[in-house]
Amino acid sequence: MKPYQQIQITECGEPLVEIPLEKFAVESPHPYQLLGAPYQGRSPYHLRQGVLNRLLQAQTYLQQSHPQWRIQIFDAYRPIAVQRFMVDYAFSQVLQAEGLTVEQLSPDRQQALWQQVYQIWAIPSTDPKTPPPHSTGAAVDITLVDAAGMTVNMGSPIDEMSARSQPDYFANSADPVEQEYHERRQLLQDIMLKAEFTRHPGEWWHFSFGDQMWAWLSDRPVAQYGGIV
Ligand SMILES: C[C@@H](N)C(=O)N[C@H](C)C(=O)O
Ligand SMILES: [Zn+2]
Repeated sequence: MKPYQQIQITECGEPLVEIPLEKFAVESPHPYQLLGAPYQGRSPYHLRQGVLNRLLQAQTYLQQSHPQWRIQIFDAYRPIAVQRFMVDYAFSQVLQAEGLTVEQLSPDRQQALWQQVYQIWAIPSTDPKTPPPHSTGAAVDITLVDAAGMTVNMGSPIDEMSARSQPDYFANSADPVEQEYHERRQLLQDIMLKAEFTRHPGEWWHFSFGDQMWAWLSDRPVAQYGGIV
């Protein structure tokens, strides 16, 4: 169990609402739908009302210093079945990168590879006390798009299972290009923190408001959003 999963949840009952996609940039086609993830008629473009309000606020903050830049939504609401699908997909990617099949792995090696997956992916838990963050409608994976409509290079792609996903990976680099990656990650963090989100300590793109991870990272005893099945 991860430490944030011990946080108590008092569900506030706020609805999951549709994200007005015309107000943001959007990664299209949706990356997990493209992989065949089982959405079963549901859309990833939903968030809790209070989370959506804050995301719009974050974009307003962005545009105060960077007019015409926009937040680009990579992923938002994720049904648990999709979380399970993505975790299994990530495991298959790790195997492929190693040129291995599951049958070739000792139990210890298998466990080590699963740990690698769970470094960046949440457990697809069906226990209402430990919902995956995106299944609460409180978490969002995002990047930035500049005034020309180009996705801003943050130094590594979203969902990469490597050290480069750590938000401060480029912080001490002497390379000017890498310094710029760090400044852009900082800009993303600044606008989101100003809008009351917290950032995942191991992922530059993952932010949430009101879920267990947010409560844990901001030293609050209770989360207000539980899982939505
Ligand atoms: C891997 C990334 N897309 C992500 O969302 N990670 C968090 C921790 C999650 O799975 O909830
Ligand atoms: Zn995420």
